[in-house]
Amino acid sequence: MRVLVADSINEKGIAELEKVAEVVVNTNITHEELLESIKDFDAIIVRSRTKVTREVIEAAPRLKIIARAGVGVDNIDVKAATEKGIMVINAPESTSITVAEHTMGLMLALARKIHLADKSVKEGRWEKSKFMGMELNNKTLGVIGMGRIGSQVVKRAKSFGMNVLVHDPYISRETADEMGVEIVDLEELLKKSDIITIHVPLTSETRYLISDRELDMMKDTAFIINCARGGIVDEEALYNALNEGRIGGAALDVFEEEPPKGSPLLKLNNVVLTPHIGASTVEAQRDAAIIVANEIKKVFEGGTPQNVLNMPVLDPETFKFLKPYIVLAEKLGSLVVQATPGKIENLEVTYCGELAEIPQQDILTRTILQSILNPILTEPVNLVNAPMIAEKRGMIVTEGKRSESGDYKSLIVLNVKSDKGEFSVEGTYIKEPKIVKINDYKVDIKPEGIMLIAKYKDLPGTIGAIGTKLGEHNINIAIMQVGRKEIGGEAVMVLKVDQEVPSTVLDEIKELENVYDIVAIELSH
Ligand SMILES: NC(=O)c1ccc[n+]([C@@H]2O[C@H](COP(=O)([O-])OP(=O)(O)OC[C@H]3O[C@@H](n4cnc5c(N)ncnc54)[C@H](O)[C@@H]3O)[C@@H](O)[C@H]2O)c1
Ligand SMILES: O=C(O)[C@H](O)COP(=O)(O)O
Repeated sequence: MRVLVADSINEKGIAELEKVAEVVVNTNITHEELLESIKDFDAIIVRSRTKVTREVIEAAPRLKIIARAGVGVDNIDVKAATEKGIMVINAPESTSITVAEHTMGLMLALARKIHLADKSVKEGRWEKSKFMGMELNNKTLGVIGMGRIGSQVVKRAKSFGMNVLVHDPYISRETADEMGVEIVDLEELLKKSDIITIHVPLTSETRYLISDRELDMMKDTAFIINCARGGIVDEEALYNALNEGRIGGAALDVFEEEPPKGSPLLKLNNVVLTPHIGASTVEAQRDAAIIVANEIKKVFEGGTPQNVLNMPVLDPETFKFLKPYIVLAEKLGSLVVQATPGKIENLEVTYCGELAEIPQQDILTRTILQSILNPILTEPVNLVNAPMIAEKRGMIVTEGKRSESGDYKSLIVLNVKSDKGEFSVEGTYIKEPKIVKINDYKVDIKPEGIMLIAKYKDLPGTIGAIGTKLGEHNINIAIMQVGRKEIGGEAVMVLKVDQEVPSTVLDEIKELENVYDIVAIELSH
C-alpha cells in the first residue's frame, strides 16, 4: 500500500503509517503534480492546503481513502469520492479545544487591543491611554454553530463571566439546556451580542451567512470573529462595515482566498488576522495525524474506520452481529450473478428475523445490500458507491424486511429477475454461511468452491445420468443435495465438485433427457 502525505502532518502519524505502508511525503505538491502522481497511491492525507477535486479523484484508480488531518472537508469533493467508492475520513475531535482556545485568544486581543499595543511598544512608544480596553465579564457572546468547537468556546466564555446566546438550528433544546445557553435566531443574536464568533462548516447554506444585511444588524461597538472558514463572512461587506465604523472590530483566522493577497482588510487597525492557525498546536496536530494514520491502517487491514464521512459508522456491537451476514451477503451476490441467465434487471432483497430488527435501514443498506451488490456490479464497487452504480445501470433494487425467518434466527432472501429468467436464493449463518433454499427448494449447502445447480424432472435415472456424465469427464462429486416439492415434479440438484466443469460438459448434461438446465458457479472459500 502507498500513502501520499500532501500537507504537513505530525511525524508520529507518519511513523504509524510506515508500519503498514510505503509513505511518500510531498507537502509542496502542486495541483498539476498531484494530478500526475495520484494514480500510484492507495491513500492521501491532506489538510486545508491541498484541494482534492473531482479531477484529482478521477485520476486516482487505486485510491481507497482520502484522509483529512483535521476537520473541514470543504477542500475535498466528497460527492466525487463517494461516486468512485473512496472513503473520506477526518479527525473531528482532534482540534476542537485548540480552535476554541485560539478563538478566546482573538477575543481577548480584540477586547484589549493587544495586537496594536504590541506594535506600539515595539515601535518605541508608550501609549497607555490609547489602549483602553473592554472586559469580557458580563458581556454577551453570540455563538453561531454550537458543535464541537462552538461548545468548547461556550464553556470557556462562561468561565470568563460572559452571557451566551447561541444560534444553531440543528441542536436540541436539551443540549442547549445542558450547556446553559439561550437559543435564539440569527437576527436576535446579531442585535444583542457584544462579540460574535462563528463555528459552522462552509456549505451552500452558510456561504456568506454574514454579509451587509447581517453586519448592519450588529451593535456599532461589536466584534466579529471567524475561526471557521473563509467564505462564511463576505469580506468585502466586512471591510466596508469596519472601515465605516458600523461595527467595532473583527478577527479572522480564515479567508476567502488564502493567503488574502492584496485584501484591504490587511490595512485596518480594528482587525486581528492570523494565517489559518486555529488548529495549529503541537497537541492538536499530533492527535489529528495519529487519528488519521490509525484510520488508514484500519482500512488497509480490512477494519471499519470510525470517522468516515461518506458511509455509516457501526458501533462495535452492531458490527459484530452484522459481520457474518456481510460475508454471507457477498457469497449470495456472487451466487445469483452466476446462476441468473442474462442481465439482472430486478433485485429484491429481504432481511428476515433478527436482521429485520435493526432499526436503521441505512445500516443494512450500506452493509448487507452493498456486499450483495459488490459481485453483481461488474465495475469495482465497495461499501461506499455500490447503490449509486446500480441505479446508474438501471437495475431496480428493492429492500424489504420480514420478522418471520422460519427455523433460522436470521435469513437473507434474494429474488432476481433478468431479461432471460429468474433465480432465488435464501441464506443464513449458523457457525458458517449456509444456503438453505434455491428457487424455492430446500437445500443445506455451504456456499464455497465449485458448485453445479441443475434443474431437472424428478424421474428415476436422471440423477444417475448427471453423475455418470461428470464421471466420464473425471469430475469428482464431493457433495450432492436434491430438493423437490412433489414426486415426479421439477426438482433442483446442487452438486459440489472437486474439478472445474468445462462449458462443453455442461452442454452435454443439458442434452440429457429430463434435465432442463445446469449452471456452474465458483465461490471463494
Ligand atoms: N480555523 C481552523 O483552523 C479550524 C479548525 C477546525 C475546524 N475549523 C472549522 O470549524 C468548523 C466547525 O467545526 P466543528 O468541529 O465545531 O464542527 P461541528 O460539525 O461539530 O459543528 C458545526 C455546528 O454548526 C451548526 N450549523 C450548521 N449549519 C448551521 C447554520 N446554517 N447556522 C447555524 N449553525 C449551523 C451545526 O448544527 C453544528 O452544531 C469546521 O467545519 C471547520 O470548517 C476551523
Ligand atoms: O478544518 C480544519 O481542521 C482546520 O481548518 C485546520 O486546517 P489546517 O489543517 O489546514 O490547519
